Amino acid sequence: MTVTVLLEAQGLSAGYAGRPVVKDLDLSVTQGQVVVLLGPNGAGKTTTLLALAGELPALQGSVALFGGPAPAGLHRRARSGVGFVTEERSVFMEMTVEENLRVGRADAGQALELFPELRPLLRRRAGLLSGGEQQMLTLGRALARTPRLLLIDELSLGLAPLVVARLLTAVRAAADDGVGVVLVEQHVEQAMRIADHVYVMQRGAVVLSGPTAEVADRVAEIEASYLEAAGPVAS
Ligand SMILES: Nc1ncnc2c1ncn2[C@@H]1O[C@H](COP(=O)(O)OP(=O)(O)OP(=O)(O)O)[C@@H](O)[C@H]1O
Repeated sequence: MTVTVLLEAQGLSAGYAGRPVVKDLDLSVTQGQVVVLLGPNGAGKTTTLLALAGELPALQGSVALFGGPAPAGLHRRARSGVGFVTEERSVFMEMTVEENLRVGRADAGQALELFPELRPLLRRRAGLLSGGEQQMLTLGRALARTPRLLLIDELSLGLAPLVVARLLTAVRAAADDGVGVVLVEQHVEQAMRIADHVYVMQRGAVVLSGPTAEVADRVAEIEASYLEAAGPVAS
């Protein structure tokens, strides 16, 4: 079986005002693969996604996309097939669900197929939806644009475990249909459940990576390393 590499970052450094925050990152995503980035606050996960999405330029190294050099800039990468779900809730709160689905190149029917829960809410203003419904709308809209690669930052921040599971199941299903996914996620165990490959970052560098089955036993260790990195808890 041929494996199609969608994204390949090599020796990638990226940061702010010319100062690298993420250093010497090697990361690849193949078709149908869910890659999860784990790590404590400030490890550089969001910065990595911004660099892969084209929002931040590579200070060093390279990003290849769909078999060629990645075009510069967020919009050109988006047009080439990269979807990006950012940390901020990105629905238009004043618009209805239906209007949100019509914005951009989303196929509303496809979004509703993915999340039938949204169908009875089509006329409701997005600002009146629950956090979980808003994220279903965000993810449904992103997937309905049929990206080849989807970058997702903290989709499940502040949501109940059942809702997180619902969202991540949809991410897994999209990958099973061929989308490549890079997912930043704080819910370690839930993320590991849908991940094919895991990267753990600390202080801007990858400290552990491998196929999920091989690193799964080290989840407790990974989580302990978060707590260590966060320092002693003040009493
Ligand atoms: N716009 C910015 N300008 C300067 N430094 C920044 C900027 N955004 C983030 N940083 C710094 O870059 C480092 C990595 O941040 P980043 O947001 O990538 O981490 P993260 O792993 O996504 O953390 P979190 O889980 O808290 O979102 C941090 O030290 C952060 O303070």
